[in-house]
Amino acid sequence: MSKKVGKLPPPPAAHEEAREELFASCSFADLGLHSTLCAHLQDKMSFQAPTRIQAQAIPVAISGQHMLVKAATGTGKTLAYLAPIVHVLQMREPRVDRTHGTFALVLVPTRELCLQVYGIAQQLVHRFHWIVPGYVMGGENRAKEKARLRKGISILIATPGRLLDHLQRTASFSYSNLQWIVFDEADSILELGFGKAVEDILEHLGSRNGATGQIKNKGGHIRRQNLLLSATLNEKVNRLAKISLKNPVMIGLDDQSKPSGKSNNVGNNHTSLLSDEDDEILEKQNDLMEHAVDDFKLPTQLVQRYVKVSCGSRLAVLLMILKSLFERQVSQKVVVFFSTCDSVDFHHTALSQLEWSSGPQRDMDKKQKFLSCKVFRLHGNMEQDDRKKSFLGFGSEKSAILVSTDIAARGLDFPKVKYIIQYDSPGEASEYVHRVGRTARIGEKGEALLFMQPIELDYLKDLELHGVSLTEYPLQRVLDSFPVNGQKPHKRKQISLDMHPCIMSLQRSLEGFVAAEDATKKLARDAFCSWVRAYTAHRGELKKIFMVKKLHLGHVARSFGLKEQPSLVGRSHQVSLKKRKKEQKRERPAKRRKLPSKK
Ligand SMILES: Nc1ncnc2c1ncn2[C@@H]1O[C@H](COP(=O)(O)OP(=O)(O)OP(=O)(O)O)[C@@H](O)[C@H]1O
Repeated sequence: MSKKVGKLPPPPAAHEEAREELFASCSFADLGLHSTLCAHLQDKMSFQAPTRIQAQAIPVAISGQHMLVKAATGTGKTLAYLAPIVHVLQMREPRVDRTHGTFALVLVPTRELCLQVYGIAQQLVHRFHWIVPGYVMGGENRAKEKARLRKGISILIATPGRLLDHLQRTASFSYSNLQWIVFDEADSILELGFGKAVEDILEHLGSRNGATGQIKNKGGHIRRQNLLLSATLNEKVNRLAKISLKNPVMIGLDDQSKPSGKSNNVGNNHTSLLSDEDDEILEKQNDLMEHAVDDFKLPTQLVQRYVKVSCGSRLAVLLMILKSLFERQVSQKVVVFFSTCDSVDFHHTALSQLEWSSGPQRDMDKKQKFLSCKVFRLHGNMEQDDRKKSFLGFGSEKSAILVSTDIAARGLDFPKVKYIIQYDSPGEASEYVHRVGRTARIGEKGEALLFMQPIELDYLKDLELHGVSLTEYPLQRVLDSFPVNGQKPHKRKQISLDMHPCIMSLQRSLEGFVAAEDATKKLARDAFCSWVRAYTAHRGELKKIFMVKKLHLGHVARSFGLKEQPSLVGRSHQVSLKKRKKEQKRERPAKRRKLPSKK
């Protein structure tokens, strides 16, 4: 007689498995953190247990050793360095006081990340009111920052350009007690051209080469501790590590590295960050980092797909996919990445203002917004106040779209983002990793979709080389489910994407929308020009995949709702180019400096 078998329990959901993998089986107290801080983490911040990376990094950071950490996005790296800093500072005798100046310096690549890390620092010092966090960053009022620095900031979060500015010009900025320098998103700081600024900062702070690890101040010697963290590392970080870390503990760089003190001497020659000088020690470290540079760890529960779209239909397809996402789930948070600021501006307008009628043609006067959710935008050419509003606004919404440049790709922790769309390809595989890392954080579910033109599909092979593999998105099915001109969807024959009734109808609406207002037309033209420029700017091997000469510029124009291809050499284009250069000069003095000659 066959035995009746009870229903098998369902397999654990991917994100539950991911959570198990993410968290350590110890408590914060086991890591040596002060009981008041542990209670605060648990009761006020709802952090029940440390993540594995925190469990590895916190004891090392408390022990005073230099540290290099590589861990997947959304695994809690911020707490991994801030908690030990707060822990050590609250124990300090005599008690930390504003007049003591800055003890910890956290360098971050973007203003938004600066605000975010500052927010977390504020929460962590809640029970230790004598520890004062603060920030300085581009776009803020220098005089007010000077006043705050004069009063004293114990934990200072900063973007490199503005920090260097204060080091050079704010005499009352006291850092003689400086104990920690943290590079959060270390590779990005260098990629953004802050390499020279970072060297100058280390020079000012007397912290090049990890020096002796001892800095003399009035009260005696202070042990300096430098910490470098990112989800991706590159050769430049290797060099930064070489000049700023002494015997660092490597965490997450290879599976054998343990926090118990396996350390790798990184050397202490006075060497330029950008020099090619090699030595035995650097070679050893290179060996260790080679694996770390090439292979990226992504959250295991993240669903990654690509959608193959011909150039001219890209925008119509984007709109369709967004609509289907919000229909599938009313409460959605989506980030869409674009390659340029102008492109963000244009798409922000199109996504938030495009109207259409899903009824029969004669009902065109009963138009509604195509997407009814809020749309925020974020890029580096926005006024600082608008930038802040977007960052905070999108963070606090339950359901919204954020259209952004790569400025949102690094470190930003918007709650409940479920979907990432890379409308323009990210270029370097490391940028892919950071963009998709805005979802599926701390074990949550998340999906990512990469737009690819048929001519660009080799990019998928490039990603595979870094251990990233994507499956295809069922676009035809999504399009076939849409009613067009009030007609219910029915099984349609397989036709080319550009000829799909749904795409054709939406493309007509888009072209009408762009043509209706001169201002919109200008936005579309500027976006087109900047997009083509960005396409030509791909570097190295990627130039062979993203070849501008393979593009049909008429089709590119179509993807901006333009019926005709605008000139790429127009006056307005030249003016905006000049304006942008001027702004960049003001913002990033480091980038225009001449690099030191290679030895
Ligand atoms: N131990 C913990 N338990 C629960 N949540 C946590 C814990 N530690 C951090 N978090 C939360 O996890 C999220 C991600 O943290 P964080 O931004 O520090 O990640 P990250 O590793 O720095 O990511 P990225 O590489 O993208 O910068 C945040 O919302 C944070 O509040």
